[in-house]
Amino acid sequence: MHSVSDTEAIILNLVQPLDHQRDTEVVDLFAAAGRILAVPVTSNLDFPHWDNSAMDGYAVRYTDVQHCSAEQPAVLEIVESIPAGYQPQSIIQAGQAARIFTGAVMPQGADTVVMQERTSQQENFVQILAAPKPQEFVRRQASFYQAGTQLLPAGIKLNGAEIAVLAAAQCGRVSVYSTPIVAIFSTGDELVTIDQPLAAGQIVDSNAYALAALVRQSGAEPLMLGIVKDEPAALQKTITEAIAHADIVISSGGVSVGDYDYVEQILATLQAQIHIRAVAMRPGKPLTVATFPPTVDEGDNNHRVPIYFGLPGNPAAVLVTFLRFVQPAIKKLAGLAQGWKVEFVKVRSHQELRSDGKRETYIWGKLQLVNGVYEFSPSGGSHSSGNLINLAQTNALAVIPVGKTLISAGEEVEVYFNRG
Ligand SMILES: Nc1nc2c(c(=O)[nH]1)N[C@H]1C(S)=C(S)[C@@H](COP(=O)(O)OP(=O)(O)OC[C@H]3O[C@@H](n4cnc5c(N)ncnc54)[C@H](O)[C@@H]3O)O[C@H]1N2
Ligand code: MOO
Ligand SMILES: [Mg+2]
Repeated sequence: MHSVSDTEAIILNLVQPLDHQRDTEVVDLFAAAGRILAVPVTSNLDFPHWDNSAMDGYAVRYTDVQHCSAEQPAVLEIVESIPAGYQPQSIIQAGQAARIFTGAVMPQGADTVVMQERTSQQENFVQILAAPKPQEFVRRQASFYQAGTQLLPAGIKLNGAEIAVLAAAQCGRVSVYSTPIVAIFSTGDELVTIDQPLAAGQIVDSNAYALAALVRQSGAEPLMLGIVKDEPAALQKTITEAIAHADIVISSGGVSVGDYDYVEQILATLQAQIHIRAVAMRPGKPLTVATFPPTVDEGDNNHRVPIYFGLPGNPAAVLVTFLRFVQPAIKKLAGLAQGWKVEFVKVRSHQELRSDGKRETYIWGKLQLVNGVYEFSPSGGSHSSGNLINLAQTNALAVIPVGKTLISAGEEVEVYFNRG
């Protein structure tokens, strides 16, 4: 049985990221949210593009106004008014100023902006009522970014801020990594689709829905392969189909020691290399991770060899093993340059938390702000890994390490905060 941290290391080591040349596509910037940038971006524009005003006020020469005050204002002649979007026409001389507005180009000769609240205008003269600091309220050309240097590196996720930067740099189309395909299927004779009446002993295949949602949230595209009966031939057919089409394959159920748990047997038949059979964690112990020998396939020489995750069937085990192991694998595969690993934060536990101390134990619950301090509260109700009801409305998993049986109320606990 592997430890959780060894399992994470083995899995991340198996993942080959998408290729930055072959596995990419060009998308319109409006469609780029959540995608991973495949090439570094450089701009030939400075930011700001030119010196400009940060305030509505007056562009002045600092030397003209450095000693002024309300009692002894500097009086300057206004030679021009410069709205945003216009090129100034004059050069400001000693004793002169230009009316200027936020974002407008600074006129030559002026080096400082005085905000209009510190001035008083009479016709085409302005009184400066307080001495500014040198260069105050001027946004200098290239002070935010210098043309020709790297604007954004490859391997970052494009969210609102990054997309705004690309828009400002006139990158209307960007090269991003292709979306990884994750095949999902469920195993079990007891499973029915959502629309079927439930006969005795039957339950809805909820894991498929959970996994499709989690895969999407992780930035990949689910490929739904349905429910597979607990029959070796059916399982072999579906696994064969899945590995031909996906970058990652996830099954749920059929990985324990029961008479109808066939996943490992079929993986062996398909000559898979099984890297993980069991993990010292709760829930999630019978997690199975495998890879397949490269096949000489028809024409598609570039097809990558997928990683197979046989998740345990219990709904809580599915959620925990997905978040702990599959999501980091998807992030690395998807081209993210860093930040694949699950990160834990230390918070106060609102209640006592218990474990048998033998396996790393994950307890689902909520991370909440209590008087400005984050606290973890476990879900009420049963923490059986078969209970999916109290997984709803949770946002965090608390971890009790091997060897520890109790975390007391008020004690510190490590928590994975799943912001969603
Ligand atoms: N003798 C032992 N029995 C079990 C062990 C063990 O070590 N020795 N481990 C237990 C643990 S821990 C887990 S977790 C489960 C894992 O079982 P499998 O992965 O083989 O999953 P199944 O037996 O097929 O199903 C388990 C449970 O989950 C329900 N299930 C399965 N698929 C779905 C689905 N798609 N949607 C909703 N629910 C699903 C299924 O009905 C079962 O109740 O094994 C323990 N047993
Ligand atoms: O993996 Mo199981 O869910 O520990 O009961
Ligand atoms: Mg079983």
